[in-house]
Amino acid sequence: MRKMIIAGNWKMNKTPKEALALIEELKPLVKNDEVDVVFCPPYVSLMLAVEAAKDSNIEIGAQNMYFEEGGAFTGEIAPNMLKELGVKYVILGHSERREYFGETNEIVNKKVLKAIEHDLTPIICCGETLEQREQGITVDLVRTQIKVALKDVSAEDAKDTVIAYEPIWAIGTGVTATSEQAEEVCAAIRQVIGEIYSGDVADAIRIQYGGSVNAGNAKELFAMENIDGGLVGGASLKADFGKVVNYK
Ligand SMILES: O=C[C@H](O)COP(=O)(O)O
Repeated sequence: MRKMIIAGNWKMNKTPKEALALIEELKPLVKNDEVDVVFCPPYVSLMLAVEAAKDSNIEIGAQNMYFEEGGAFTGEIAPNMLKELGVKYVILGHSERREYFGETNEIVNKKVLKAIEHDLTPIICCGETLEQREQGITVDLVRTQIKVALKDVSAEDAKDTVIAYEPIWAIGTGVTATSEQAEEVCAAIRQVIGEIYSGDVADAIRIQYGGSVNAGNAKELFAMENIDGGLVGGASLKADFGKVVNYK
């Protein structure tokens, strides 16, 4: 039985003071032993967030990291920096990173390997544009994104990674994929994991859905067989996130 995992991606929102206030507000609302709860604030709030979440069920994740150990990479953050802070998860290959910062599948793969090396759990994002969906290439595209992202990742390590399926047309638009659309692609992702590794790995890996998840649609989406939680943007910035985590 896979444990549900629901993560809030705060994106470029909240100053450190605001982040602290939001964590304090949400702490009592996101209690749920059946769910791994992850908050991913901006880098500058990570240290405060780890401290503030200490006496709670909340784990902290970063929204990105670089694939080098250190050196002349102005503006980047290395995995050991995150690790030392007590960060447990890192979102990699989010569609906004791919679109605005030129991240390719190959770059995502390098980051995934580096995160695993440093014992950070990657949340690997994949998903199609509306145009790609209309062209009927969603499953092919997502299969490629996953195959490349997991290249050279061992079966043991793959079991602990998290995949987030996020159709780009559903991100921040208020248009959610139907539970059937989301389930179809999440099932295809589980199938490709099975082809790369084995049924065991496919059964173990957790696959989230992301894209306009909110308190009103979480229950239906999370009830689907191959959806093991969500990667939540807008709704993770308000009290509603408590309802998403306690979706039942
Ligand atoms: O990482 C989160 C996703 O991009 C979803 O964002 P959203 O819930 O605001 O649509």
